[in-house]
Amino acid sequence: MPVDTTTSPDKVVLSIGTTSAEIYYYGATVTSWKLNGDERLFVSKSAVLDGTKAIRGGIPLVFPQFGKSDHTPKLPQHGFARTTRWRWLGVSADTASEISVRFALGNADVDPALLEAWAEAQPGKVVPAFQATYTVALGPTTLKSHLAIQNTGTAPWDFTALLHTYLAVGAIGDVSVTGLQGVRYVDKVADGAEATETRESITVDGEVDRVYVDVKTSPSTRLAVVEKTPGRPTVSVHRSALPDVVVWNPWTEKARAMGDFDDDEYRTMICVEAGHVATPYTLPAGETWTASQTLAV
Ligand SMILES: O=P(O)(O)OC[C@H]1O[C@H](O)[C@H](O)[C@@H](O)[C@@H]1O
Repeated sequence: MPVDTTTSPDKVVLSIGTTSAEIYYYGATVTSWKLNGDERLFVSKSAVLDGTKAIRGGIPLVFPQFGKSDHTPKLPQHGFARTTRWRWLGVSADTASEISVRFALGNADVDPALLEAWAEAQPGKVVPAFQATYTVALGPTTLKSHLAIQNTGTAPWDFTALLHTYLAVGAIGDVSVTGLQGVRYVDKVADGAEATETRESITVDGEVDRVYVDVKTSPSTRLAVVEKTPGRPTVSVHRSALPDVVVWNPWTEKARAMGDFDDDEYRTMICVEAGHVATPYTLPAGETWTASQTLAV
């Protein structure tokens, strides 16, 4: 299969046969995954792509903090990884069935004020020393995101991380998410109330913002976005070391409130976000945490 990588000042484009992906250096955000010309990721028509704001769509990388925290009031929502330009490390594998590329982010790449803000939540308020490597691998029907975060310092530190995947859908009313039945969740729309998911297939008919905690799946309960619309294949989400899953659709009111999201776009997207967010991960000095997600059609 013909394999290709093209770089430009803003992004890298990968292709393998009729499948392609595009990744911005800003945030190392994957902004496109096309199979036979069909776009599977959602990016808002109003997304800001000039590196002044997190990209509204694709797969923004959330690190070192999911959401907002009272401990780190100066650290922006979802941390700094999605709003910092990553270093391009080049192509790491290039075979007939897979092409992968790598990006890096370390302390020297990040605004010192943001590192100081992160330090507020750490023991002794010490700035964590870290090195992150992000690998994106494209196969004929798969897109893999692999994140490795190393503690390069001498003391342990905490973080949360998440792959904020926006999937494109034909019509939200025809969509269901499977693989979450029986899982406890925190309902952010209901002031953080906790409940257990009873449905085998989750449908969306209003604002949804739930953190499903410690989601265990098996081949018979796979995490997937299933569409009734003819011709739209199921997208499965396979995870490693990302126990929690956030399901988000802003619906009408929140859509109107976002400047970089069109009023009616809630109809054509759903976020299914794999992360380690329900509890922080403590990374001992010198150690590396690795996690990955594979989207498969
Ligand atoms: O607007 P953003 O900072 O990109 O966040 C978008 C959304 O991300 C996650 O899905 C959160 O659970 C939501 O509460 C949040 O609204």
